Amino acid sequence: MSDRAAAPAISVTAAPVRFAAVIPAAGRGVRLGPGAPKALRALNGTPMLVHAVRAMAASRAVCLVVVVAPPDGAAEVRTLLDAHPLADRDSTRTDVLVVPGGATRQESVHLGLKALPDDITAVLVHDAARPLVPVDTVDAVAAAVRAGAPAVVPALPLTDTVKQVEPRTGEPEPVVATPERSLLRAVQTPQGFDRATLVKAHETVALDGEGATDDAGMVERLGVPVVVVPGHEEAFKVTRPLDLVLAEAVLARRRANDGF
Ligand SMILES: Nc1ccn([C@@H]2O[C@H](COP(=O)(O)OP(=O)(O)OP(=O)(O)O)[C@@H](O)[C@H]2O)c(=O)n1
Ligand SMILES: C[C@](O)(CO)[C@H](O)COP(=O)(O)O
Repeated sequence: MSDRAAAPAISVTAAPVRFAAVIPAAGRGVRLGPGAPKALRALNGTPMLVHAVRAMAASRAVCLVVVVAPPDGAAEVRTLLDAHPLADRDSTRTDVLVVPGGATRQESVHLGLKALPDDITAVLVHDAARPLVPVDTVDAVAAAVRAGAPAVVPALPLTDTVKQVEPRTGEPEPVVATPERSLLRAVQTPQGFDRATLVKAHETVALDGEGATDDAGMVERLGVPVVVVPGHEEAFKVTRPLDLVLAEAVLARRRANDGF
């Protein structure tokens, strides 16, 4: 029997991934038509932004929500959110910060990222304009990031055939190509990222002065791989007036099905 003391057991545990959700909500909603900023418009009596914040806070992965308000509307948004508190089960886990946004979606997300505390290691960027995303979709994106993917997007196959055209105004547009539809996906949010990767992408693109329509597109430009997980038809973006009708119908169906 050895008289040497047993070596102490060394347990190596990876630091837990701490997610924040950044919700860009600073857009005007020009395509929706005249009225309040889109995120503040009501869906079944509750502002779209409140639905979006609740959708993110419903995920057990999320410990902080950063809402990016219209540039001159942060105080109004704070008041609105205080008047619509999270469910008790979510408010114990999740804080909600409000910061002012910028002139473009990209700038607004960048401002949201700058407000993150140091302990946040992963980010979900979610449009306020996608208020009805199911929690299972949020969790699927978070799980893929937690499993090691630096960038994850939820997406659906297309149902329409897509044509590439030479853009023209006021006359028929010549078709240039018909991309293979089975290779295309329509991308939704939340898009999930390792925090350092997303911050680098935003800093790089801001320096380039180049715009991008989604965050994953900026990460792609860094040469970092982006992966797709299944999206959900209820995660559609409220963009035009008909989308409001659809959103209210989805809420009515949820209420009828499970008392949501
Ligand atoms: N300067 C901007 C522009 C957009 N967004 C947000 O980005 C999301 C997706 O944008 P989109 O649906 O295009 O919203 P709007 O820009 O408001 O719409 P539109 O282009 O019709 O004005 C929305 O939640 C919107 O509030 C933002 O935070 N800051
Ligand atoms: C981020 C996005 O919702 C993914 O589909 C989309 O790109 C936003 O685009 P928009 O130009 O703000 O409509």
